Amino acid sequence: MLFHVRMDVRIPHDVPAETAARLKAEEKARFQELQRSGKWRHIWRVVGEYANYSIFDVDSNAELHDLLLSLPLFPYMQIQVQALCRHPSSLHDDDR
Ligand SMILES: O=C(O)C[C@H]1C=CC(=O)O1
Repeated sequence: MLFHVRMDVRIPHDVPAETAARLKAEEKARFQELQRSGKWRHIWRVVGEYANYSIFDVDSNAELHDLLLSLPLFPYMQIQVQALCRHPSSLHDDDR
């Protein structure tokens, strides 16, 4: 199942710089682990914002939910999820 996800990161100013740096490093490691697994298929930075658009490929709504909750920056993210399915005119077999 494919999902389009927007993540806006909002780390409060009172979070110590070292804590923010550690969370960002942990987030990067978790992201790369999920990217290697094939579950986090794509990511793009939103120009001019601390935000990304991503495509996830997971087995269920519950798996995506658990995966998002597992992100170290989750407490500081606003997340919007849209479920996707193959467009009937698409030429690409991997669009599902
Ligand atoms: O930078 C972000 O948009 C937040 C998050 C997503 C991947 C990652 O490494 O950090």
